Amino acid sequence: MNDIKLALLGSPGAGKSAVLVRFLTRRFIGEYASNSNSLYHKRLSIDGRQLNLEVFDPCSQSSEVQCILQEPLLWADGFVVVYNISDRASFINANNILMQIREARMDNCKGEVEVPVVLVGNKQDLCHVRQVLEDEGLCLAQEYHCHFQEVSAAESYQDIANLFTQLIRQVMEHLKYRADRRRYSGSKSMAKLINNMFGKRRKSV
Ligand SMILES: Nc1nc2c(ncn2[C@@H]2O[C@H](COP(=O)(O)OP(=O)(O)OP(=O)(O)O)[C@@H](O)[C@H]2O)c(=O)[nH]1
Repeated sequence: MNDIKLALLGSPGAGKSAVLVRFLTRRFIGEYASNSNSLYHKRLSIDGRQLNLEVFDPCSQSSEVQCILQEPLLWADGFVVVYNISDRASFINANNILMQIREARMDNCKGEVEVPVVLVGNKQDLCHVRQVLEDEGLCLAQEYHCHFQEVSAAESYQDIANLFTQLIRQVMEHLKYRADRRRYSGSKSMAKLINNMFGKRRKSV
């Protein structure tokens, strides 16, 4: 069984908990206690594979969020970055978070493919007071090579289910790629070691 860890990041009130709870329960719950971090567990099956999903939904005020942002790749296999389309400041913050994820990845995993991220423009039902165009979300996602989707946690389940499923598929591919890479560099160093030990000796016989 695969273990997949995701983290939701975004400004306070962007709708992180709403998006996650919609995915996990299919329901929209208007208000959440938002003074503590939450770690959700769910077993699910995607493409016939059983998965243990863990999703960290940080309380935006908590200092733990800073820890996760400092070492994101040590904690999560993938990220959901949420902003509110009717709040430009949350979009600017999403940009900063994407930048921090990218920088942390460069420090920790040189040469690896980018960690899977999905950028989510939430509260699409508030498009009459929209402050961020859909195209701006799309451009930002292109800049950071991540998927992008506008959703309304208040109104729709399906878009949110699709984006999580797509992200989890990407994470599974990414984990497989990392494992293959580790195996490959392990066997390369073993070949080098054998060559160093026996290759030279054979030459001198
Ligand atoms: N209209 C509308 N309101 C939403 C939507 N999603 C969330 N909300 C509301 O936005 C507010 C904040 O939602 P939360 O899910 O608590 O936001 P959060 O990002 O988890 O906030 P923190 O816990 O403070 O980090 C709540 O009042 C929700 O009911 C949406 O799609 N549409």
